[in-house]
Amino acid sequence: MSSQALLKTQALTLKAGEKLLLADLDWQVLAGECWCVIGRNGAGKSSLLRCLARLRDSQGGCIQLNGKDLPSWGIEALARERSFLSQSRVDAFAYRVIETVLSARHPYHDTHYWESTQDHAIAIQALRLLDVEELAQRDVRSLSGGERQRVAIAALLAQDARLMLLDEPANALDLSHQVSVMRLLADECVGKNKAVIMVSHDLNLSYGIATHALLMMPGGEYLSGAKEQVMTAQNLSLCLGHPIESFVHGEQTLFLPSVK
Ligand SMILES: Nc1ncnc2c1ncn2[C@@H]1O[C@H](COP(=O)(O)OP(=O)(O)OP(=O)(O)O)[C@@H](O)[C@H]1O
Repeated sequence: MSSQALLKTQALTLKAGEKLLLADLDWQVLAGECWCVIGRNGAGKSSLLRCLARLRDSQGGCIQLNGKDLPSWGIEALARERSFLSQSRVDAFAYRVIETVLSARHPYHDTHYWESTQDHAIAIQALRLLDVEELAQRDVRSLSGGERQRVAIAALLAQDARLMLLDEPANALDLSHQVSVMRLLADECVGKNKAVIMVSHDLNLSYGIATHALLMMPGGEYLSGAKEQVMTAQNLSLCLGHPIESFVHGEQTLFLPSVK
């Protein structure tokens, strides 16, 4: 496994208008790591992910992807190096599912337009991994919310980037698929020397799947590190502004918010 940082930020600062979201983030993500980003509504989790994907400007500091400054990446090379799953999507046209996933292969096409047999094999394999292969010929607009989400994640896998940025990947998924999809993403990191950074509101799922956590604290502060060090009941209570208790059940660490 390579120990060079796939992603590195130095003094990264993010604001939304006058609101400070993140101050001076010094952070490294290595291949093989699966990070979850945790914070209350409006903390800036999506803003951070979009900034790392180069879809939004920062208000200070710098970001390096695989040792190279993010602004200096060419658009196609960037698309081969990092992928991004947004929180929502709009399907304006009647594309088939397979076409939607194949479109994620375009960064590999250079001068030619049509997808190769290998692209098709990669797309079908991604659909199979996400348990939606039988939907390949369906109009994306006819899918349920959870099916559409899994097709979007299949497209992200087909893009085959080393750094995968996902904004709430478990959104709209049933319980079984929440676990299987998150487990699949974590396995991608280890098995293929990639890294995942995902926003999640589910503390139990995050703790069970991730290796590391970034907590976006009030006032632009943050905590980052191995999940065991960072995801304590005390830190999470401060981060989320609500009392949370943790307990161990069998081999699982669980978090329970107070409902009093
Ligand atoms: N264009 C904008 N102008 C002003 N404020 C904005 C703009 N875009 C986002 N914001 C604000 O920036 C803050 C961070 O938004 P962001 O979507 O990053 O939060 P989040 O942590 O992902 O929240 P959630 O958990 O609700 O998805 C929010 O307070 C939001 O209202």
